[in-house]
Amino acid sequence: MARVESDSSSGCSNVLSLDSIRESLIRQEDTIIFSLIERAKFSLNSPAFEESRCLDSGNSSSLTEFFVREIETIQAKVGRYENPEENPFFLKNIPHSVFPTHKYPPALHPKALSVNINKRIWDVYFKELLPLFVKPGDDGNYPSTAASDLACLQALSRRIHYGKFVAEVKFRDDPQDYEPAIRAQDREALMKLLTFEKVEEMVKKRVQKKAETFGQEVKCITDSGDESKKKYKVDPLLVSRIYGEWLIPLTKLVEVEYLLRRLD
Ligand SMILES: C=C(O[C@@H]1C=C(C(=O)O)C=C[C@H]1O)C(=O)O
Repeated sequence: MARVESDSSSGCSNVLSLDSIRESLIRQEDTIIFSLIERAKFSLNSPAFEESRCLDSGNSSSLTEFFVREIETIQAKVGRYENPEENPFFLKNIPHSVFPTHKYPPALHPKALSVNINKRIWDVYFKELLPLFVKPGDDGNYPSTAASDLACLQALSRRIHYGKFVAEVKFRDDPQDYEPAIRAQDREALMKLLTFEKVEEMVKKRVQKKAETFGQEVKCITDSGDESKKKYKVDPLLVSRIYGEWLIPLTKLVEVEYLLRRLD
């Protein structure tokens, strides 16, 4: 997490800077790309997330949904959701941790920190993203597939909800610019204020390069072969597109949703 410093006078804390938050987003790119590479080992395996085959008659979840619900409950019991970076997909009433928890310094505005767009992320991931980067088909390996899906979903959700921290820092850096748009609840003006196109272009280029590096076939003998024939575990251009068309827009959506509540 980006380092947070306490400011005892306001009872809140100062998230250090946009730079430290961007650094965290850069590190999260590695996690996201590796999780996509891991998921690409398996076929689409759509019955795991589309069909309810639960043998417990009172439960109509898909295998993947059941798995995520159960794991989230266990993770809550060891304090995962005490961390303001983590947002559950299903838990409405988060079970208390059964262990002493770390006290994270309050970095976000209390009335805005509950922004959670995981339902949207779930739909986007299974309906739009997954079919783009995994091979079609069904190899029956649903438990491993569900575990890989959870790793992707949590990495994507963390990145997208990091928009709350980004928005908080941007607001604190320029309250005089943001306050009128927040009072007017003007989404468009907020979107304009928080957008940095140059940064977005850099992010897209960097993740393409990372996907080339992390997903290349590594050989012991270097062939002087044709670059255009290089094979990657996940298409680097697709990773860049996933960022440009989904991850960045959803992060900005979280930023806007957070800011709309920032003066409540
Ligand atoms: C996250 C930020 O806010 C916006 C979203 C970006 C992203 O999701 O990568 C990049 C630039 C901004 O348009 C940021 O400024 O770093």
